[in-house]
Amino acid sequence: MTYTLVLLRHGESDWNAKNLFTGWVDVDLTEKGRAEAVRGGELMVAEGITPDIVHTSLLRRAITTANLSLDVADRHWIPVKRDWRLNERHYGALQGKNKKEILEKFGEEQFMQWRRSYDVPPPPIDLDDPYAQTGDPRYAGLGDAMPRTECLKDVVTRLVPYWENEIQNDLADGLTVLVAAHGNSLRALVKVLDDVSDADIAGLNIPTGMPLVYELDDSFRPLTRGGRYLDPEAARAAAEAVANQGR
Ligand SMILES: O=C(O)[C@@H](CO)OP(=O)(O)O
Repeated sequence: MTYTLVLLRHGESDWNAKNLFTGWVDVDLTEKGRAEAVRGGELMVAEGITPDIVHTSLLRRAITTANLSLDVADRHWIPVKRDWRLNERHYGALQGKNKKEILEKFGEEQFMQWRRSYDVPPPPIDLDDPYAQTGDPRYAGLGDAMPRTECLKDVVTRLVPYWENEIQNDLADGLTVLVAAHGNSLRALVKVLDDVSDADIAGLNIPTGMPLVYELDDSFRPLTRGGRYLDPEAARAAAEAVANQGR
């Protein structure tokens, strides 16, 4: 049995366009981001990929991307599951800060450590920071699990139970699963899928709005490491642009 898993990072957001650290701040898509989501759906149609169920984070940019791509694919009616475990990495006190300004203020090494190191989180956000999620009803049930900052390792830790219990269960039922999520939650999932080392994951960037298809074996291991972007040329260029943010 071969399972099909499609990963889709949301289209460009308002804060991607403004070059701001975003994390759990619930910003919308830009017009370009909406067009990317539609294009993602068109690419799935062109490849004959028909998702049976969609998993999203609790953030608008992923939810809207899923809706737009599924709408164009005539799959707007499929069941949906949403979970905070698919949210973007919580960016701590960096949420709302400009990437270029943080790079200039703290230097390349610190900037890259915060952005791409596996196990060093940014400083925690103050609970009364305007970009904290304090009191946000969608996280009311989280209790002590509510993060104030996260490194990628923390994202892997919170994502793995969801991958193993929810997504794998749907795959095992023979469903084609679409996961609409975020740059760093998808980096965490790719790290687990491809068994990428802690060091090498720093160099992996996920472009916005580009479907990445994994065919998986019975043990949920990829048949092809790294999966397959439906538009590989565009994905390469867009991933490069993500890597260079802040410069
Ligand atoms: O700001 C963020 O939340 C993420 C994704 O946009 O940024 P980065 O790629 O720098 O981790």
